[in-house]
Amino acid sequence: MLESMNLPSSAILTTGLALAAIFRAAVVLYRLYFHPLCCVPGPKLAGATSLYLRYYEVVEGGGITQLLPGLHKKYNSPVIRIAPNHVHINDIEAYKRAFTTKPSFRKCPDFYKSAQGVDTILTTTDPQRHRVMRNAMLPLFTPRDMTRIFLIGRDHITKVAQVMSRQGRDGQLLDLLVYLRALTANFVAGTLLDHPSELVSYEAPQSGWIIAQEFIGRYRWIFADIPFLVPIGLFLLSVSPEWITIGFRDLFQVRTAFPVRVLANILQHCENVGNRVLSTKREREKEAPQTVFDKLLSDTSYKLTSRDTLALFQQAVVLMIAGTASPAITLTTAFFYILKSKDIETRLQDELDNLEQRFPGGMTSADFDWRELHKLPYLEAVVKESLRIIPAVPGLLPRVVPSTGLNIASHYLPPGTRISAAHYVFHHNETIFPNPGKFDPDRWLNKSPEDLQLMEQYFMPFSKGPRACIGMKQSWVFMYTAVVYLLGRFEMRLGEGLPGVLEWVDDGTAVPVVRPVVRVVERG
Ligand code: HEM
Repeated sequence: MLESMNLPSSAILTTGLALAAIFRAAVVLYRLYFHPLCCVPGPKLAGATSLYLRYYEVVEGGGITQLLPGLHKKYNSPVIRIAPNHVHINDIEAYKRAFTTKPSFRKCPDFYKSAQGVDTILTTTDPQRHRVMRNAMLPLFTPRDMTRIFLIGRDHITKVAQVMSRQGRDGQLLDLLVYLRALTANFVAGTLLDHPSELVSYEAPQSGWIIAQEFIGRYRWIFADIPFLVPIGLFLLSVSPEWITIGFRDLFQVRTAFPVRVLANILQHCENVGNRVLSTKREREKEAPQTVFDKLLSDTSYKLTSRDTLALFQQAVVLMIAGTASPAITLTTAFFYILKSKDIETRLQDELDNLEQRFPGGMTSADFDWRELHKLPYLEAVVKESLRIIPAVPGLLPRVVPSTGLNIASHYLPPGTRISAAHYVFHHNETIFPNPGKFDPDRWLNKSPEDLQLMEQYFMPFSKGPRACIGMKQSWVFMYTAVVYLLGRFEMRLGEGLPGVLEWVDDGTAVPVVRPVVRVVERG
């Protein structure tokens, strides 16, 4: 009796498995030989399954980004297939069409679904909704606001330098990126959220906020593939007893530090600012509002009230994430290569000495005007080269081909195709930037206007078009301020044994493989 029942069930199981295998095989065959993208060159495995991309993210760590130039070369094509329905382009005209020509292509919802339910300026895929949010926030980023932004940045840079000076006494090695992340987090919290003090303590800069960001970056594929884990994970992180997370160092640290202290801190801050804005609305209507919250709350088309704390909270967190990692990695890159080359360091120092002579007391004098920072060509070349060689956001930011389709290099990409254009690939184009792996600020200097214009077309660290970085202008001022102040104050030396180039992985933002450590000595 039992045997006769077992037989059919195992037979059902076998048949089920066989059918599933036949179905998968049929899907793979379709993708390889009948799919509209089947003629686009690229690795066969990439055309067959999206596990190809996941493999690089999960097993190799850091994604496919740095392999892309080699793949374009290997397949000798400006368009290659990197997943069944996803192509990568290495063609400036196609880039312009997808990213800058209006209407630009929409952000790919599947990709940004790792932030499911988080409706913010960075993550929304709806152009109308995006325009409303961006217009509401834009007034905070105008050149008129730059003096305030410069002063907040300078104040924080002075503070972090104070702590670095103390903690680096007696030749202690300092992990530069850790301090720079704390600095940029506090800078963004200060400029956009009107956060009065240190959200991340300079005394203990490797805080929960920073660890949480690293965690989200490193494991972002989990959130993208299994989005329902996000709310479950956040819930567990906030309520679970510690034994659940014992053994999971990342989770444990995130749990203890991230939600409890930093999130609560931001949440509380959102509520306070929201209440303040409402209670003093009348008087404040006369003045220019100063925070992202003020901007969103006072914008009638955004339709938000201070009770929508969650929406405010989400915008705040996304701004913090977007604004923290990128300037920090760019500054780390800049310091690494400045300190690696005596020639670069000396030339930069000469330019800064000259500035000091023109403005006794230098950048910290009360009447120093931030516009002076934009008149230092070598400094500009160094920061630009840092953004070029390691674009802070280096990899895939897929868009979706609209109903018009797109023709590129005799291939037709039908509506719905995912299309990516990694900044790293354009920044390492050997024709535009010869010897692209070399850190060479001179490539930006003494160029004809035509050459420079061409280079600028391929230079896109902040992305381009309507979804380009909203914090670009303030980032330039902030990064200049940081380089000028820290190099003016300290004699800096890299720790021994660091490699000649700064290797990195793509965790959404670039993250150095080996952390540059420095010794700092106050200049006499
Ligand atoms: C070196 C500094 C920075 C770099 C290289 C950088 C790079 C980028 C890139 C490539 C994007 C496009 C992302 C996408 O297409 O999904 C972006 C968007 C964005 N960034 Fe930045 N960023 C920097 C600094 C900042 C700062 C300081 C802030 C905030 C204060 C900020 C806020 C944003 C926001 C809100 C967006 C979304 C804009 C939109 O969709 O309208 N970024 N950034």
